[in-house]
Amino acid sequence: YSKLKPKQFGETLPTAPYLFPVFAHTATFAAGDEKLASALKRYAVSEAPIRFRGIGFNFVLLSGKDIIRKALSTANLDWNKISAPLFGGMFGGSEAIVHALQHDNSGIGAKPYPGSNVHPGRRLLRNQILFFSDAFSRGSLDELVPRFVKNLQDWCAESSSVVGSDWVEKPDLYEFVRDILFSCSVDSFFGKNLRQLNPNLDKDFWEYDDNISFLATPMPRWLRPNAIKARDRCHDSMKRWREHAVNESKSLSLQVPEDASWDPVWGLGAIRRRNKLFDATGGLLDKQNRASTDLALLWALTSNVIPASFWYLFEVLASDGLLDRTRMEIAHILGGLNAINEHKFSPADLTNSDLLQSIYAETLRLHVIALITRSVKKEHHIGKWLFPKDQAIIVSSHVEHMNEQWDTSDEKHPCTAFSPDRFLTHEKNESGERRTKFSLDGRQGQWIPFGLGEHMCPGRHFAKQEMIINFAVLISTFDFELLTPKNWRPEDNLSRYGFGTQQPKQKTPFRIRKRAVK
Ligand code: HEM
Repeated sequence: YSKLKPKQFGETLPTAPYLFPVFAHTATFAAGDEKLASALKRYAVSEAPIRFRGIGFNFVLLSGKDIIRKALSTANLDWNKISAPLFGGMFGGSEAIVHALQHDNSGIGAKPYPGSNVHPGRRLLRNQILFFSDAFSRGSLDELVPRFVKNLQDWCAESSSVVGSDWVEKPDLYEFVRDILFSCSVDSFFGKNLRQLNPNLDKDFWEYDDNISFLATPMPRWLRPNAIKARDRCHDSMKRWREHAVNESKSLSLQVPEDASWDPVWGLGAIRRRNKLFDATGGLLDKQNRASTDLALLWALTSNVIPASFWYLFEVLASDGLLDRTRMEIAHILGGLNAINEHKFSPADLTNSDLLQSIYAETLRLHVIALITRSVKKEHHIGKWLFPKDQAIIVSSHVEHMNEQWDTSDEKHPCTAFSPDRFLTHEKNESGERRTKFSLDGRQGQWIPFGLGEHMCPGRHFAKQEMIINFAVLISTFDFELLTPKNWRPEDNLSRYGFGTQQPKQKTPFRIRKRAVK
């Protein structure tokens, strides 16, 4: 944090220092990565706003858990329309859909804001909320999670031809986790057709994802023609899948009930029901924009949780004694590690484990770098500062997760280090026994890997289950050993600063073998 204190500020919103008027912070924001990361950290003031401005932008950075909690959990902020062009760049949406997003002034509630003039079928932000509350409803999760577990177990069973009881060396743990999880999560969400119809989708998708921060900028496209080509190939895959699903649905002899949680051709029933929302947009969701929306969904489903699942496994393998601790915890909860291989366990038992949840929270604290953006709905005060209507606001999870408030008093666990017990609290129960408990109490506004408030990540519950189940299944089925120097860790690749979970910058060689059944 900057050494400045909020009381040193007047009531006008202060601006971070810069050298050249007009350009101000333009170069810092254009650079993205390390330069932006260090500028935001350097100038952020605990419990106060600070302004960054430049050519085409004017943001106020909020920092400190109380001010963030108060600001983001009220209904005074809206989704930031400045993000609308991202839909064109990142997902290939047409000008028309970007325009519709920019002009959607109706909010996300059942009733449009008074005075809003949006076509009722084109309330795109509201539609997104409706779709995700269907896709992640209790009934839908009861379909999705067991399918995910089964896909993962099938993958492990089929891997016997490549991973046996002898050690096999592999070049990169990230790629290993990425390939398993892409197939298992995509199949459990979209059904198996998407990957079967597009055998190169995995490869195309990760090439596209490697270019995502370039695609999000307005830089001339000829600078990176391969980025557009990879995005186009992903688009074509989504089109092929959708066309196939539409045709199959028509010819399906057995009618799938309207409220079914699973549909044999569309995957989750919610995905089929989403078509009704598309059909009501008066032609805005044409073939091109349906493919963009499907690609955005695929990206949201995979791009954050997969690197997060890699970091989860890596952090455990790299921490002395932690792998044994987690295996003992899983064996204790399930009555033996074999319960996982024998398919006799309830995912909820694992995701309620205090230790496994603490590792999950700490992994996200260390590796998620999201820029959460909002705009001010109507003029109001946050603390002593008056925020004008339409003022853009940002909150950086990196600034909030990497500051001295996280350092432990014994200095053993600075904010930059992985500490698996950071989210465990110790309390005594009625009979005086010490009990260790996972807790996020008091962390609202401070632990924000999924954002906060009206636009908080709707995939967070599934993401948590996916990370913990993936870890538990892999370490129960295989032995892993890192082939890296002691205390070595890959760096976060900050070229994706602001996009969510960071990918590792270097490869992590490792060896693997099937665990002997005990
Ligand atoms: C570890 C995994 C994940 C992380 C770290 C993550 C992080 C985030 C963050 C920081 C936001 C912005 C929230 C805000 O503005 O307050 C967000 C939004 C969103 N996430 Fe996630 N996410 C993850 C997994 C998922 C999954 C599995 C899905 C499922 C498809 C998903 C779908 C979305 C959607 C649709 C939004 C936009 C919400 C809105 O604007 O209303 N995310 N996520």
